[in-house]
Amino acid sequence: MEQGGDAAARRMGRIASHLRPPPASQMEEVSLLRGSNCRAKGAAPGFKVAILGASGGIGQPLALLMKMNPLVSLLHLYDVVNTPGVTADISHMNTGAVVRGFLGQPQLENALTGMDLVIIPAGIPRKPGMTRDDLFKINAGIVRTLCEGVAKFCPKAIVNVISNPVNSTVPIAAEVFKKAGTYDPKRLLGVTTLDVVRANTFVVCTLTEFGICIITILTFTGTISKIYYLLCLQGEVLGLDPRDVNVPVIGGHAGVTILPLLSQVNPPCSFTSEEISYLTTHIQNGGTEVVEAKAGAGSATLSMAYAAAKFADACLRGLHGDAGVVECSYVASQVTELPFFASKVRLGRCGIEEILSLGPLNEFERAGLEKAKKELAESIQKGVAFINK
Ligand SMILES: NC(=O)C1=CN([C@@H]2O[C@H](COP(=O)(O)OP(=O)(O)OC[C@H]3O[C@@H](n4cnc5c(N)ncnc54)[C@H](O)[C@@H]3O)[C@@H](O)[C@H]2O)C=CC1
Ligand SMILES: O=C([O-])CC(=O)C(=O)O
Repeated sequence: MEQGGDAAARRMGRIASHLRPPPASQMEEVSLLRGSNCRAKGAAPGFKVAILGASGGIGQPLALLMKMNPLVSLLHLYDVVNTPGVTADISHMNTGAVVRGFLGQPQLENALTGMDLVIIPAGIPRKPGMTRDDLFKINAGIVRTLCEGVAKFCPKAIVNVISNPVNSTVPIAAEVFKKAGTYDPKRLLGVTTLDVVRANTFVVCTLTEFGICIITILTFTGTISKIYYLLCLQGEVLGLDPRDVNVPVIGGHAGVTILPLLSQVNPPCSFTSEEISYLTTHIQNGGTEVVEAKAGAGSATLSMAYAAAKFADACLRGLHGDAGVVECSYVASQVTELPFFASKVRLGRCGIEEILSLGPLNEFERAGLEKAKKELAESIQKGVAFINK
């Protein structure tokens, strides 16, 4: 009769065999891919992703969402606190990705080695009354240290920078990589997806409010065409799913640098000038609204984890070779005279494959762009100077 312990050990052996490295022939393919700048066509999905700052308010739900992503085969969770607990917790999820935890600077090398995508939400969040730039003093140093690690241990990885102030931390990362001789602008992306996520949500809310308002008016006036309008509103306005709406948001990720292009909403929508002004302010202040509502307990974490997971998924789909993957991101850019700017980018096997043009802007958006560029120029310069001082 088999001992219980032996049976358990055999079962564990069977499970462990699934976790063993691939055979030598496959290993060779993997290392060849890693040595090249781009993913080979037809390469099997199964990317290696590291989250730096994985124990934080964004890091934890982001780890959960990345563990659920079928494109991820290995998930490394790195932080200076609490990663053993977060890793144990996440690792019990019965999804494909294998999870490993890494704690503190001495383990940064192992956390980063071999990674395809590194997501950085490490750093302090705002409290009420602070601007994102007030975080610079602490977060600039954190981003520098982590990017020095990336340059050393996974120089070919795609890097998603979440830590604020993004308008400065992305230029900081670029300068670190330049100093290390590993800079590839196609692989460094500031995460501005939350601005797009908010814009899509707020636009649908505004259209729905507009729809309810029309219904109310029609109900009172009792016109014969009421039923027709109701049908239109039900189908075309009230039925809009925010996931089917796309508002390009350009510029950067702070205050007036967040510039939604409401003239380019897809599917096309028209707004009154009051709605445009209200929506623009609402989108620009979305982060501050959350900071105030949390009253000292941090900034957006759950919606940010959703946005970061959405953006990371787009980067992985690009690496995988999917066609037509387009997201807004804050990147090294020539669409304006500034060295960094957020706009639509097409993602592919090498990271950013194309930076799309801004398209036609109306007068309101052109004025917004001028304000955004003024503030962005200062934030970029501050980041560059931090590394070169
Ligand atoms: N790009 C965007 O749209 C958004 C950016 N953010 C920013 O993301 C950052 C993180 O926010 P939360 O997760 O809410 O903060 P949090 O304080 O909850 O978590 C930050 C985590 O970073 C870790 N950390 C600190 N120094 C580290 C280091 N040297 N190496 C590794 N980990 C380190 C901390 O231990 C903590 O677990 C903030 O700077 C915040 O402003 C927040 C929301 C949206
Ligand atoms: O507002 C903050 O400090 C966090 C953030 O970037 C956002 O929620 O957009």
